[in-house]
Amino acid sequence: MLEVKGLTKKFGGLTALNDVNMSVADGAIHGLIGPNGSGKTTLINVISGFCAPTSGSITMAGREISSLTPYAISRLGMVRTFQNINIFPEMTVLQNSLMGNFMHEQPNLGSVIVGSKGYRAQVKRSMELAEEMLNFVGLAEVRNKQAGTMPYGRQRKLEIARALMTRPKLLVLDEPVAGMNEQESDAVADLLLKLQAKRNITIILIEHDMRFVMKLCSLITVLSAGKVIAAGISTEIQNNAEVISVYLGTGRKKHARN
Ligand SMILES: Nc1ncnc2c1ncn2[C@@H]1O[C@H](COP(=O)(O)OP(=O)(O)OP(=O)(O)O)[C@@H](O)[C@H]1O
Repeated sequence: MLEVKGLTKKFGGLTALNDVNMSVADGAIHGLIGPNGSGKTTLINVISGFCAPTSGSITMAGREISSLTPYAISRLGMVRTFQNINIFPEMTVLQNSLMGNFMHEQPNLGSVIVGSKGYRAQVKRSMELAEEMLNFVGLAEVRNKQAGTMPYGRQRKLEIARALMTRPKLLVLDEPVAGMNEQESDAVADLLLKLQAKRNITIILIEHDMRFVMKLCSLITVLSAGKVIAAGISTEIQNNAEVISVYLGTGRKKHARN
């Protein structure tokens, strides 16, 4: 699904990503872990087009995407969420999920003003899709609730429902269970497993909660100071001496400077 090769990102004198390689298989849940400041968010910012790489290549389903805008990348089927929950708190659950579709399809202004047949058909399709996605994530019964009044776990599920409105092939999640209790995080984990099984969506996730990562991810890439220090299945990662050393803080290196 996604191949990252020789990816480097410099911010002035700081090398945030240093010759990173990562291969994400079709249908996988791929974990991206590493200590604070190791480059995880920068990597997904570059992958999703929010930040241009200094050098290297990124291909999605065989197509080079490293110079595309986030919008163009989302049209190809990649959608991402951010560390902070990013919903419209005053709007209802249903209105929030519809936003996913309107942002993606961008209806023609003229047809909206005159309420053309094509536009009405598009609205009907969007409503049906929103109902389907809210059902899928388990929020259909609270469709008319004000989104900002719901607990964290449900708000995150709503973000995922909104992301699903664009029918993505690849979902990139930045700390999807940050700030959640165990019960909420288990509910999100179950939802991601269901997404993988029933919708065949590939998922890349950054997460500090190791229990969550080990439970979900078939493969894990570990970053430290902008470099990949390990990649493998959960048992390999848990037993990798360099990973253990980095997490215990003894092997922490300074970022390379050019
Ligand atoms: N826009 C930017 N300008 C300058 N430096 C940046 C920028 N974005 C990130 N960095 C630096 O790049 C390095 C990697 O940061 P990044 O946020 O990618 O790490 P992270 O692994 O996601 O950390 P965390 O787990 O704390 O979110 C850090 O030293 C950070 O200060």
